[in-house]
Amino acid sequence: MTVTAPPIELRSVTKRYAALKAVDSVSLFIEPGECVILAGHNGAGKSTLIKLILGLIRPEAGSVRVLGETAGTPAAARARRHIGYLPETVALHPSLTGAETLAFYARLKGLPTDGNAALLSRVGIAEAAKRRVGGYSKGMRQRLALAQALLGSPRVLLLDEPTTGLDPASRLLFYDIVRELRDAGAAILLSTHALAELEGLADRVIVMRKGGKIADGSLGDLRREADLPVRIRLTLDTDPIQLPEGWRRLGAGRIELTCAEADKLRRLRDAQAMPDIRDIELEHPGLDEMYAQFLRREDA
Ligand SMILES: Nc1ncnc2c1ncn2[C@@H]1O[C@H](COP(=O)(O)OP(=O)(O)OP(=O)(O)O)[C@@H](O)[C@H]1O
Repeated sequence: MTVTAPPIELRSVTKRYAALKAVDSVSLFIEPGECVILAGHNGAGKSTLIKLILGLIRPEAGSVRVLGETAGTPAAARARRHIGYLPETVALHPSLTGAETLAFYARLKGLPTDGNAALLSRVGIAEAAKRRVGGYSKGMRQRLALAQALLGSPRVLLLDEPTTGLDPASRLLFYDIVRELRDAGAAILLSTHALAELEGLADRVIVMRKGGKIADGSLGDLRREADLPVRIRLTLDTDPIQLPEGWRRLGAGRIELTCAEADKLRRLRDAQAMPDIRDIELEHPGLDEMYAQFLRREDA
């Protein structure tokens, strides 16, 4: 059996800027078809981690391998054509048109340009392809920047706060495109502050704080680890005269219970046995709440 290396493989990586550890002993593995969300306050080390993966900066300790090659080596440079990168701040030349910009990036990557028109259309700026980028809105520039990251159907996609400044329609389009690439087998690392929006896309979430990783797991893993209360809400046909222990009244025929994650199944079974039930709703804490909980624990 051949065991292939994961597309993104970091082992105990540390990057310092003078006395500051911007990334502190981080290990990270991302498999093909996996979309990993990278969360953390400003300055937590997210962009530094992405730059290490790209080989733009070198770690003082640990190893970074991308598509099986050690970052920063000539072999890794050759593998770069299979990596799509959308930086946090995109600098596009204002006097080039959208089509010229994309052709420029395709040539840099040594890729043919015949798929470029379809790519501009996929990101919704086909009609502006012949206009100069200097006249584009911020959202249009971001769409063009995304198009350059998608050139050559990358096997690794690194997206640094990609939805900042995008309107809701553009964000939905963006999520659709990321989902397509993930389903096609790309390994995706996406840093963001818009956690709530990305819950549906995240196979795994990593939370960073002061350069270190303080959480890493699926939404289910993080939910169990955060151990935040879960809410169970019932709609009943008749208003109960007396409420079972722990429940509170929300309004006519609506009652609610807050319980620990570990107690959820038992409480749900009890709830199902109540008379006159019309509906049961279960509300888990969102990713934003879990994120805040991990940081609170670390601060404490
Ligand atoms: N070139 C650099 N020189 C010195 N310090 C740097 C450099 N780049 C980053 N840092 C520092 O490293 C730390 C991590 O920065 P980084 O940009 O990785 O954070 P981030 O999590 O991406 O933040 P944000 O959400 O604000 O983009 C910060 O304290 C930052 O000031």
